[in-house]
Amino acid sequence: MDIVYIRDLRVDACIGIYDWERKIRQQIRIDLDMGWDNRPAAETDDIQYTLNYKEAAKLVETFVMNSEFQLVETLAEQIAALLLSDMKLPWVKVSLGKPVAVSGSQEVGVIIERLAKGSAE
Ligand SMILES: Nc1nc2c(c(=O)[nH]1)N=C([C@H](O)[C@@H](O)CO)CN2
Repeated sequence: MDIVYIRDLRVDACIGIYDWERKIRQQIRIDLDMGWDNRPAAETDDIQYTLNYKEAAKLVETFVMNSEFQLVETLAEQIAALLLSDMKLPWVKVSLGKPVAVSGSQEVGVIIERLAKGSAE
């Protein structure tokens, strides 16, 4: 399977378990690896056969901006489900980090991989 990727997408959101986190917006950093067959696009040189990374980035940005989850696990899961359904992906890997959550660290977060229902393991 080929991959279309987006690196270092930064979006501000309300996320966290602590009271102070519920009152602010903090930066979320997202890397996306999205499974796709790139051959039809390469053979035709036509955008309609691509997984359009600009559309995928906008979809995720809008969703994250308007989200209010407590856990990074929940937000990552919801992003994966959104991309699998709306962009019709067979597979997605979502890496989601909070750069300023833990002092002394560069970033903390989660990495998940999800398959669309019916896609082979
Ligand atoms: N596995 C997780 N651990 C923690 C989370 C989380 O979402 N998943 N969240 C927090 C706090 O919100 C933290 O980011 C504030 O510094 C702590 N641990």
